[in-house]
Amino acid sequence: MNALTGGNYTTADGRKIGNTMMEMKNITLRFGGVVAIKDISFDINEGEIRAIIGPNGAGKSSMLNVISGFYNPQEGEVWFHGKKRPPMRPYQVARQGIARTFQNIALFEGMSVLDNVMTGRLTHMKAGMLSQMIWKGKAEAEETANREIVEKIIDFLEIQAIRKTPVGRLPYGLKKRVELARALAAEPKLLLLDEPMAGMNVEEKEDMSRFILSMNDEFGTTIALIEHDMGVVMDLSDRVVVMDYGKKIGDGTPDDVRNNQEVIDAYLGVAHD
Ligand SMILES: Nc1ncnc2c1ncn2[C@@H]1O[C@H](COP(=O)(O)OP(=O)(O)OP(=O)(O)O)[C@@H](O)[C@H]1O
Repeated sequence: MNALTGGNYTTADGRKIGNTMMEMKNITLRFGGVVAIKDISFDINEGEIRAIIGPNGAGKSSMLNVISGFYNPQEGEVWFHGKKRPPMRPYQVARQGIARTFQNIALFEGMSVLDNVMTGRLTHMKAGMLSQMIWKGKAEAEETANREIVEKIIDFLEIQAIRKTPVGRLPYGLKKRVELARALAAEPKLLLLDEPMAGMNVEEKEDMSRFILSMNDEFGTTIALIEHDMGVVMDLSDRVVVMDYGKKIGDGTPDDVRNNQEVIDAYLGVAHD
């Protein structure tokens, strides 16, 4: 099979794309009278970098919020690893191995980089308060294991030099990287990135692109991202879903969507009927 019909192919740069990991089937999401998502279906393959693009208000964040369990759609089905997912709370979705970053950075500003990244391990921590009191050794062993994973990620994202710095003192680009580190600390199967490059300068965007690609390559993390910078999206993604006014108007490889007239019209602001 190829990129258009499904999974199980090798990309031009030698990465292996597996079977379907997630399927969104006929999703409709309403906020009162506003239909944010209208009957949209698409899938995400294992190991893929999948982008969701579209003009402002197209419904991209709403779609990411459906995947992460923040919103449960009024219609449609979400399938994950071949199973239909019942309506879930975000923490339950996180336990299934889906992590995310936010459009507006959501970190603990007064805490150090290290402590912020450690919070990414919370979904993996088994020892509760009571067992920590009774089984101190077990809790300590768990803490050590979590620290090892966190240190590996701090190395990987090249933020060792700022590990003790309170996040509030960091420039914007580095805060975004810390947020990425925290999401990665959860060792997600699927990582959702909401505008990872928003507000960044060219150099910061290049760094972020490099980290996204190597995360996907080295850890095998499947990635779904929303991004406004077209150049970045087209360079990074295996496949792209294009939304406009809550509808899907394109879906395919970057070349497919680049040459899709409806997509071109939406971005050039051609009037809708
Ligand atoms: N919580 C909400 N309550 C009411 N309406 C909402 C809510 N969230 C989103 N909407 C509406 O749903 C539509 C889609 O919004 P959404 O934020 O998903 O679009 P987007 O493509 O992510 O936009 P942007 O690129 O500007 O972030 C918009 O009309 C928006 O006003």
